[in-house]
Amino acid sequence: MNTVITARGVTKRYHDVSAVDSVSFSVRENGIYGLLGRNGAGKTTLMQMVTGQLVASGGELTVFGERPYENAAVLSNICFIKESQRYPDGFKVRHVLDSGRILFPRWDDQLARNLLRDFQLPLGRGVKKLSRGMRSSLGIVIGLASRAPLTLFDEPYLGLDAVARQLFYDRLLADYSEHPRTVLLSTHLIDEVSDLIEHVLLIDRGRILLDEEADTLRGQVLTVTGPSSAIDELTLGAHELYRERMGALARATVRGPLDSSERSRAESLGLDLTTTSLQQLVVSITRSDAQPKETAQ
Ligand SMILES: Nc1ncnc2c1ncn2[C@@H]1O[C@H](COP(=O)(O)OP(=O)(O)OP(=O)(O)O)[C@@H](O)[C@H]1O
Repeated sequence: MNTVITARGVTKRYHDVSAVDSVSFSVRENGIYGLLGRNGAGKTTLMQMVTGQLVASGGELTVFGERPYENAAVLSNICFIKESQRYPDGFKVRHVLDSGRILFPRWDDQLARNLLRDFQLPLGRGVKKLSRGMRSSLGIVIGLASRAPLTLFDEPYLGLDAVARQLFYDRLLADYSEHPRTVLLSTHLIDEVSDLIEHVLLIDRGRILLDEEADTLRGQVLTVTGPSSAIDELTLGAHELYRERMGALARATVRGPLDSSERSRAESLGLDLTTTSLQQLVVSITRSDAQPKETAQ
């Protein structure tokens, strides 16, 4: 399986801020990756380095096997959709499509036109006259119709209503299944994308905290709640991801599955076991008072 992005110890510093702090991960060809994390976690900075808009302060970053910065061959395979996209004055929706045709070698004009219809975007409307949500829809149309081998969506749906967001997920999945490519999607709407993404990269304060197949996380992460001492007795060992303490009580986030004897032991110790959603997992790992189990003692 080919690797599209390889990061080894990649860092981006702004004076005293490490926006991205020595991260190492890889992104394989043909997968939908969710880049999750709180505000200021480093998601946009990471995407800007991958797309050659920023140079790393340290480490080694390759995209399609080469460094992306000022590398036309690499950049021609990338489409980066971000909320802050600017267009020239007087640009209409049709001009944005014209640019897509020129910029992206695999551009599909028919798909773009179908998506414009789905999202109810008029070809002749000036981009500056589009509503906030309509501008987001336009970004989504470009991102999907580009069919770029590596497509990055950085929180692509500011102002988009629930119907339009669902349309985005549906169209992305449908087109991806016919034309597999690598998609990196940053979002705060974790519940909404939890069935869509195949792999989770969770970044917090510039560091990768979770780099896991979504299937491994879906339904297999459990929350164990009860007296701290009982959780200690359960000796979860390597299963335990995080623990929060609330006086004598604690809540441990646990990577399952637990076998039947572990489950019945948890019950006999008076512990409560519930399945953890991806969103709950992300919240519990990245809450500012959450501590990794190694330091939670
Ligand atoms: N040009 C810059 N100069 C100084 N600090 C910066 C700059 N760009 C980003 N940062 C800092 O780097 C950190 C990461 O920012 P980044 O925009 O990558 O976060 P993010 O995960 O995309 O956040 P959000 O979800 O809010 O968009 C933040 O602390 C931010 O203040």
